Amino acid sequence: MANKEIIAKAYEIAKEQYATLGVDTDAVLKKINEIKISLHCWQTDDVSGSENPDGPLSGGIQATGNYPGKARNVTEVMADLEKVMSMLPGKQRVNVHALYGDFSKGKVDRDRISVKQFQGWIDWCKKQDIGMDFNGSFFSHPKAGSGFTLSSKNEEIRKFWVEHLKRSREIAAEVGKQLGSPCILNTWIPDGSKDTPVDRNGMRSLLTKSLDEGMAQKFPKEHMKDAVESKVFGIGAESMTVGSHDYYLGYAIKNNKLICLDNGHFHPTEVVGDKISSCLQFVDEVLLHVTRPVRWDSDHVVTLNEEVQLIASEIVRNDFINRVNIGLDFFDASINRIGAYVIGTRATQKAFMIAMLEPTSTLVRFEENNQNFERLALLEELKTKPFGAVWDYYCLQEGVPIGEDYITEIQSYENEVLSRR
Ligand SMILES: C[C@H](O)[C@H](O)[C@@H](O)C(=O)CO
Ligand SMILES: [Mn+2]
Repeated sequence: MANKEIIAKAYEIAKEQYATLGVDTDAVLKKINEIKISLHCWQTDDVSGSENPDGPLSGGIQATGNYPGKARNVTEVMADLEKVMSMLPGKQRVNVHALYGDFSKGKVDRDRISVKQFQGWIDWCKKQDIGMDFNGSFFSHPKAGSGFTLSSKNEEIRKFWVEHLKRSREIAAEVGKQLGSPCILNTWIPDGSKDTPVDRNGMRSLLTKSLDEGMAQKFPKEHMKDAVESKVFGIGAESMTVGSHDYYLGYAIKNNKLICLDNGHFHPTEVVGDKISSCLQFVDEVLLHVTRPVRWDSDHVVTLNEEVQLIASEIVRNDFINRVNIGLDFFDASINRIGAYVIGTRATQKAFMIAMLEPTSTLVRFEENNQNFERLALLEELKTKPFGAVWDYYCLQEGVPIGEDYITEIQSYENEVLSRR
């Protein structure tokens, strides 16, 4: 167990070291609580959901592994998320997919869902005192079996998914209204083509038609905001994605929507950190899906790597915290799922804290004076400043496990709860 006295002493030394760079660590400890991360409910159960938990996961995404203890119903999903949140400093939000409704009083199809199936989530969020985000689920359904949903040339199928979008937006608006915090409704569809298609334009025109129809109803932005999520390819849709980045960025700008940037959804050398300031020139807000793509959109658990660091640094440097909504999107079924959340969320939080501990104005001054050696040197030196002492002290203040102490806590939860499932 971490020694609290040592943690406090280490913080005082770190505070002095950062002060020599002009960084106020006490102020960082306050500001870091402005970062609210939306916890995606689907890491609890490998995107199985409660609608058809034993059905296959489709839509070109995959959760690999079969680690025991996955959540088997919404009650277990919520219990696991409560456990996760008890090990995270600060306050989070929860991000729910339409697959995760309460269907215990009777199954309704996706074109018939309403707030009734999600009132349990809203009440749970009230109890946790957190906001909630929402997603229509355009996959793992027989009507998505052809690989096309909102861009389908089959009118019956297209209409079905337009209705799902409408209903998802209505649910999101009610969530935001009841919780007093805008609910971000993200729309991602798997539509794409395994082999080279001919009528790309036809598919994209249909997608525009469907989005326009599905999003025709206006809701107050205090209740809900629409985001649209692009993707470069999916499994079985390698040659073309209807909702590409160019497509959705254009749609978002034209229709005043949020663009969702999932850092697993681009060519491997593209970085989302570089896209944020570009997109925010033209859209009011961005939604992030922070993940760790390993060679493809593999949705590995987020770690504190350069990619995530650039995302956090860009947001903090430019004071974009109120314009960037941060969500996570990974699903690793090969390790303890609670541990996956805690590692991934804390890694994201750490990236934001490191960004806040940066003497940005000094670096910008170097840059503007063409002192590029000095800029590089300071960036390198910052990497070994005692960030860990500030992070540990933050965890101490917040009453959550310090450093690796969460390992034993998660092991106990595994022994007492997960292993009995
Ligand atoms: C569950 C999916 O990961 C999610 O809805 C979507 O955001 C995605 O990233 C698909 O690759
Ligand atoms: Mn995503």
